Amino acid sequence: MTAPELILTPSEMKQADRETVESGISGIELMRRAGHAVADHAEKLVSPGARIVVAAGPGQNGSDGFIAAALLVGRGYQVRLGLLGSSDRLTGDAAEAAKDWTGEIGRAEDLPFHETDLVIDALFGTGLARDLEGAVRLTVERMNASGRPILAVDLPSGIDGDTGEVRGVAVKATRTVTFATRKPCHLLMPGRAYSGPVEVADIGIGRKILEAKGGTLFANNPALWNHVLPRPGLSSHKYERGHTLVASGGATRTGAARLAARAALRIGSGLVTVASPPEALGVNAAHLTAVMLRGCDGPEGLNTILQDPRFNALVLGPALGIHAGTRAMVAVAVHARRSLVLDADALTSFEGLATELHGAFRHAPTVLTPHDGEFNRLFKGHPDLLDPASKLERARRAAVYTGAVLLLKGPDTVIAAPDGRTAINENGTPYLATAGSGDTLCGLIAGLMAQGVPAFEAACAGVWIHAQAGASFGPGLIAEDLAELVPGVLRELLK
Ligand SMILES: NC(=O)C1=CN([C@@H]2O[C@H](COP(=O)(O)OP(=O)(O)OC[C@H]3O[C@@H](n4cnc5c(N)ncnc54)[C@H](OP(=O)(O)O)[C@@H]3O)[C@@H](O)[C@H]2O)[C@@H](O)CC1
Ligand SMILES: Nc1ncnc2c1ncn2[C@@H]1O[C@H](COP(=O)(O)OP(=O)(O)O)[C@@H](O)[C@H]1O
Ligand SMILES: [K+]
Repeated sequence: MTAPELILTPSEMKQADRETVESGISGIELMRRAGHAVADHAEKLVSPGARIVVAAGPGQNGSDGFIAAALLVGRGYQVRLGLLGSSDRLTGDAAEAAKDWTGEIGRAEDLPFHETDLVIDALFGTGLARDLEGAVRLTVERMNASGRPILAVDLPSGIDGDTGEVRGVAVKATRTVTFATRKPCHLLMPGRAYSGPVEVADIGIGRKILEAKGGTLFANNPALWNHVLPRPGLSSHKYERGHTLVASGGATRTGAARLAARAALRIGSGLVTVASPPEALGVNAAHLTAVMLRGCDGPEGLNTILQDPRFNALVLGPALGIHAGTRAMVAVAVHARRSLVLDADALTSFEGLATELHGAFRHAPTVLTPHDGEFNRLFKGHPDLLDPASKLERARRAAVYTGAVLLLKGPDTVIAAPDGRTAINENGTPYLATAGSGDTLCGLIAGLMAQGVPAFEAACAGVWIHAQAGASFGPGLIAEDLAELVPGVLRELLK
């Protein structure tokens, strides 16, 4: 079985680095391995003897650049190196690494970015401490304007390693070579776009150390959850595959629930029922076949249906209406302790009332699926949840606050569990930004929970499968297509 891909934050990586040094590999040796990896990757991007310029910063990111530059000269390339600031300021391992380079040390701002075959960006990595200004800013702007291929060392300079945000200005890299694990900025937007394809070089920091220092943040891919995907046995019957209930909106707002219901059925929920207000029964009945239908008059109606313990997963929110009645339905669902997915109107109905959800979901598997707008509305008046610059941090804090798995949607959907486990998704496509796409996602997650998949894994798998389905279709995608694409994705996963 492939191990899940660990993502370490810059500070976790610093600790892993320290521990590795304590275990006997020196800091300079780690740097040399990093420099080697940079040189090897640079070679793949140019022809023999090509011109390469290396822009080196004052810290260890720059040291990786010095070491790579020296190696590339040895391999026959025409290398020019420019340093940010004075070489007298280099200390410790950085000064040691700079000794490898015996050529001229120019100024980074004077490098001929326009007249080279490759730029190596070794200005700043995980030690970026503030916005880029003055000469550094101009250097990065000139580098970007050159139109030449840029290989970023560890991460594109100017990108914040934790958040993926641009600190003033940032290098737009063609590729990035990073060390030991990817960092959050390689998966979070806009850092992901600035990084280009990212290669991870093994510099000898062991998995055990990485797990001990990190171990809670993952790239969302099948290695994280494929082992818990439902695989029906020969003698399975439909009641063992769960029964998902999806609440419908009123007569003119029924489509969202049907999208979610169909997705739940496609992902394998044995039975799926739409719970419809009496006035919408006709329109729902006209459009449902394998999905079943029941009348449900508000919170009391829902309470009656949930007396039947076989309804084991529930979707509330899509087109349900923003009002106290929706809040009351959420209260019924929470009280019934069923697996629960809350989206859209079920979240927005609590605008400014998030304190009512404090710890509310601790007792049953629950997934909240806001996009940024819904998240901001829901947690209005909670700066501790809204203010962190990092999307990871916002999602993590909201998960702890509510006791639910918090899935913060977008091109870089973050899935955070109250126990700290967090995943970042990256296999989506902008074609998923289409009406009803989020409703389908709710159905996938609830359908997995109905089959017994734990909330965090169900949310991660739902997001990945949803994105994979969308990406496999591409242009012209509409929400109705998504559920129909799920079987193809499942076939690959369950091979
Ligand atoms: N295990 C690993 O992962 C390994 C990692 N390795 C490498 O180490 C790198 C991390 O090195 P690092 O800690 O020295 O930080 P780095 O990114 O070079 O920057 C710090 C320097 O930049 C400066 N500075 C900061 N912001 C600035 C600004 N806006 N504008 C101007 N200056 C600014 C700051 O100056 P100061 O704030 O002190 O004034 C300081 O001098 C990592 O990315 C990887 O490449 C490998 O070598 C080995 C194994
Ligand atoms: N640029 C993008 N790249 C990848 N996925 C995206 C992008 N924009 C939106 N998505 C995904 O599309 C879905 C949209 O959901 P949502 O905003 O709730 O739509 P709706 O309310 O119309 O159903 C989410 O799963 C989101 O992560
Ligand atoms: K860099």
